[in-house]
Amino acid sequence: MVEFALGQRWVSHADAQLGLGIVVASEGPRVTLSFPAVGEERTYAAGRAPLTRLRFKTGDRLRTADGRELDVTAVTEREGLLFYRTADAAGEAHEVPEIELDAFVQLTTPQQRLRNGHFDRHEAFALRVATCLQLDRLQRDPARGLLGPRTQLLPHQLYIAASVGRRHAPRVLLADEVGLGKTIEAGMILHQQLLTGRASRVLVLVPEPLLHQWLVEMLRRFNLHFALFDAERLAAGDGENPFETEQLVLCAGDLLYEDPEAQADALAAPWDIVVVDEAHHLHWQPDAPGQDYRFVSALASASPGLLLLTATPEQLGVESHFARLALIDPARFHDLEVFRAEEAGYRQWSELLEAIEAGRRPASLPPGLDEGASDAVLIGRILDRHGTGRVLYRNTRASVGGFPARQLHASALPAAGPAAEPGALYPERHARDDAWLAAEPRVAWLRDKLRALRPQKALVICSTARCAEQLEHYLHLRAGIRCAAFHEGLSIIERDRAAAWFADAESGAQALVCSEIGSEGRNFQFAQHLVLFDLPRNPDLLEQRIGRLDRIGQTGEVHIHVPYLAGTAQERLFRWLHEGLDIFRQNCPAGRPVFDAFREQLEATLEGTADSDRLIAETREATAAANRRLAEGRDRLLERNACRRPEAERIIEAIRDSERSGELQAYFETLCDNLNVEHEYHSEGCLVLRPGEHMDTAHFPALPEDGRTVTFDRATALAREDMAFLSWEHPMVTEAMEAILSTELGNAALGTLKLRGVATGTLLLECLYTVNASAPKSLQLQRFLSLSPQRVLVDSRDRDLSQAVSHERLNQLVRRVDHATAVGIIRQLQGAVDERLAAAAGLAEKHLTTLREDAARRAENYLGEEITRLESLQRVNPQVRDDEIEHLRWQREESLAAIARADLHLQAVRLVVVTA
Ligand SMILES: Nc1ncnc2c1ncn2[C@@H]1O[C@H](COP(=O)(O)OP(=O)(O)OP(=O)(O)O)[C@@H](O)[C@H]1O
Repeated sequence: MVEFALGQRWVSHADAQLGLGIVVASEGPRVTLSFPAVGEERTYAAGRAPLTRLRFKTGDRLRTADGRELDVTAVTEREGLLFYRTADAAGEAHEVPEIELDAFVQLTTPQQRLRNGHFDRHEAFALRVATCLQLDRLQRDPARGLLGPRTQLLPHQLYIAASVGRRHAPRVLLADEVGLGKTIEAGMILHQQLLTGRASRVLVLVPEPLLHQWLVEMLRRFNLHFALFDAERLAAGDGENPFETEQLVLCAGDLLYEDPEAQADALAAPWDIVVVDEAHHLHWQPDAPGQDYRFVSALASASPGLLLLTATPEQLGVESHFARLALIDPARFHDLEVFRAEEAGYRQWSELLEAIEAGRRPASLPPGLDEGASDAVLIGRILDRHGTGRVLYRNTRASVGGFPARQLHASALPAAGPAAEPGALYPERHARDDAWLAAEPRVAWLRDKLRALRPQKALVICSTARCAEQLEHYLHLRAGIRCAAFHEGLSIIERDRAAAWFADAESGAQALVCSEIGSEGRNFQFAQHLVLFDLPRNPDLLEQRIGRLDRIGQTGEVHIHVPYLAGTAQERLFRWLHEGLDIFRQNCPAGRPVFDAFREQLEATLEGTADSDRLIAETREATAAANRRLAEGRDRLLERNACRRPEAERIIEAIRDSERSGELQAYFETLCDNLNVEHEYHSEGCLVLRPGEHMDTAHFPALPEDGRTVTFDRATALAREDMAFLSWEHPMVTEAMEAILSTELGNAALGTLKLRGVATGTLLLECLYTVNASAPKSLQLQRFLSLSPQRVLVDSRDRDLSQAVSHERLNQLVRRVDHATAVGIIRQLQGAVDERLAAAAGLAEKHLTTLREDAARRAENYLGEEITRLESLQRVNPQVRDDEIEHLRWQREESLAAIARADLHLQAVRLVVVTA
């Protein structure tokens, strides 16, 4: 018979919400408790009360009603009441009678919950164990950070993402050719840095027309919710720095470049990574940097990470290319002349590389290269130590391969009227109104071309907003062609709406008429026809225009239509670009330097004062020579460095392995079952999820009220944007996993089993420990010391049965018992259970020592190796920054200290009693 005494503290195992009760009356067969936490009194039949006495043990931490947290050092009992000897944080002793305990007691540790009869179902226990094991596996997965993005697995992107995304404070120039996925690469790097805790605050600056596209790409491909900062948002600070109110900010660069106050705010907020898209726009002249450049430069020095994106790093010449590299690493790129000299030496490195690859290793190597190193190591080092290797990544169409062909359709039109003026490249620019449209042969040609192409979509690009506006009016109103305009005269919302209408496959516009702003960054690869209503002189701009269609995701041939007026400057420019540079049918890496070299001659030819054929012949020769030089030197080295195929293939295989195993779906369904999320089969690899009636949103924060269809299959996710792509890195999965471990769900269970040959009454105690090492997230301690779950199974005689009976086997054998019986069992066996817990902890402790030693060795090896590598690199390649090496040393020290402090954390406990 249970004895109750006034002042004792009991908890209700039937209703944990009541908190800690106090016995206020005990008369005969009835006992009354007051529950101060909820302001209620309850009376029970003393023999059947669903109550458990709260007894803290030495080593537990208790909380008093006046809010003190104290560690129990001894427990005594006097006249039926418990008195705790405790110590506070300063080590001072206090005696606490149980009456002083806080009523809002949270029994959350597995020991407390087991002792007090707060049991979970065995399924929840198994889920907790599975969650620990999976988290541990994921922390060590070679594809960590790369599983989540909803992208095709393209080697050149994954290689960059893996090598840059794992760096501390990455600072790089992503300079892939137009349309190869720089935005995606930046997203992958950010995703990885954020997921692994290396970064948490990011500022992205993009040209205004690309804001929305960035916002959508970050969300749908990476589940990254950026806050969009427009003029209104910047103004609505209420005295607070708006940049400090969000972690991930996306902002139009121009908005900041023109606003000193906003610049000051942006600079005052701390960033881990700053991203600048279309970075070639930043103005720079030797000794006269533009204000945009100066601002980005200030941001770049304040932020540890920096990603600059540009498809045409040399669009404005080698000086401004150098200026962008200087933003990334000012210590390394401080002298333009030295940089020029280095560029001249690229070819020599490239030749050496090829010779080694072909088995023709020279007898002596340039200084700094180790004669004893194997060919593979040597090749790696040359690439690594070469000029811009670590800071500049450039993939080209040629290196990536698999792009569809381009077809050029040039139309020479008879010139007539004012347009016929031989020097007029853009005659419409001089028109006062739109009367020119009726007389201009290219307009009539465009109308007929679009009609002939119908229903195929066509992107029309011309250089000015006025021309785009007038053409669209004409085509729409006078020629009855479904088209929309896209130019700087429209608001950003109007532009996005126009682009979306054009993208609509079924009832969308047939044509989109863009000014030059439509030629940058935008995704129009669903169309196969590009009409160049006029042509720019600058080959890089032309490459940008063609890149709208000729980009990743283009499935058909790209048709480029060019109308020009015969016998005018238009024809001469077309011929120069086509016959001289051959830029329509394929990318022309040498376009920019050749343009620089022939600029004056080209102008004279356009004006009709120089011989066109001669210019073309000279240009062709110079282009071929420059392309060859680049291919043999700079480009070859850069491409090799941008993507090392074998490594990229290994990463892809690791991602595929993880997806093939089907483990995620099985785990996720169990997760849903335990967290009251309804899941229904939708199709192969796809589920429909709905919040169940008793779903705890704290466990499943990312599920909308009206449910969500999800897929575990990458191909389906790429085709079906409406479905969430569930990977181990999707917020729905990561947040639910974190929630499980941060609550008590599944941490205490009790059951029985029958086991032939084992005496009735035998206890089996199954404990799961994880390693707890408190360290800043940015240390990435999991690389060396993961959760390392340790399962220990002991019997009544403290024998270690961990190997003899597996967790899975126990799950199959164990039977649930009703709650009242379970409470009865634990009351009876409390002392024995405490002893078994101590024995299990002793066994786990032995493993901990080994784990700590292994982790310390791993940290020492890995970080030591990194430090040595960077130190030796720095001797031959000054681009390796001092602070990178310093940071690694700090990491090593802190990691070793945190590993030494690591201790065990009991995650879950299950008591199993053998019955007859
Ligand atoms: N791995 C991928 N999986 C699926 N789509 C991709 C992938 N990589 C790129 N894309 C798509 O290809 C297009 C080009 O990618 P992105 O915009 O990142 O290229 P970019 O190099 O930044 O282009 P630009 O030079 O025009 O700025 C986009 O539509 C993008 O969504």
